[in-house]
Amino acid sequence: MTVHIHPSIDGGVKKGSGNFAGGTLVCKCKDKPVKVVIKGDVAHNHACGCTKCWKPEGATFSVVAVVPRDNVKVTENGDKLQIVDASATIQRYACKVCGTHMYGRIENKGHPFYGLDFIHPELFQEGGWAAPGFAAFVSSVLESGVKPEEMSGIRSRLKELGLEPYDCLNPPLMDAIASHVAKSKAA
Ligand SMILES: N[C@@H](CCC(=O)N[C@@H](CSCO)C(=O)NCC(=O)O)C(=O)O
Ligand SMILES: [Zn+2]
Ligand SMILES: [Zn+2]
Repeated sequence: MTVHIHPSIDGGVKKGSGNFAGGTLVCKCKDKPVKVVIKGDVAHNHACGCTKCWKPEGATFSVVAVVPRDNVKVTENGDKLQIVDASATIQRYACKVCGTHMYGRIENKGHPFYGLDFIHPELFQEGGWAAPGFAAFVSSVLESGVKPEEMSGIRSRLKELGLEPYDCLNPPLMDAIASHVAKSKAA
């Protein structure tokens, strides 16, 4: 059985150019699309299996990365944006018409990732952004209806694509979270 992860990586993970200077994220609307301009390249790009990150039609995983929040500017049709879930840690701004998530923002200043916005690089109208490097929240795809017996095929395919599967974030990000917690406790 063919395992579909995400349309942008099912044919292989495309390397970044190494010098992506930024670009414009565009939603799926034919009429008056929402446009968000991003300065600079993305970081910590990964496939995410969680239920909260936006996935294009038919995808099991999202592809999501971070950029500094100051590098994110809504430039067109921002009136079409609404927050998907105001109680979530990451407040995701989605187009009311096509449902595409344009960026996710953390407002809690005490959060380890405060200052970083979450975006979906496949929405760039330009190519060359840093490629996904791992897969996070892999077991969470079960919460979206994937059957337990499909998990070994999914993990094998992720490994084949060079995306090491983790059931939370990867070790560098988990270490960053734990270090932040340790510093907050010490303060
Ligand atoms: N099993 C849950 C996990 C959801 C979750 O914790 N997602 C992470 C990663 S999103 C990008 O990597 C997270 O930080 N979520 C905070 C938020 O979404 O607000 C599920 O699948 O729902
Ligand atoms: Zn739209
Ligand atoms: Zn996620």
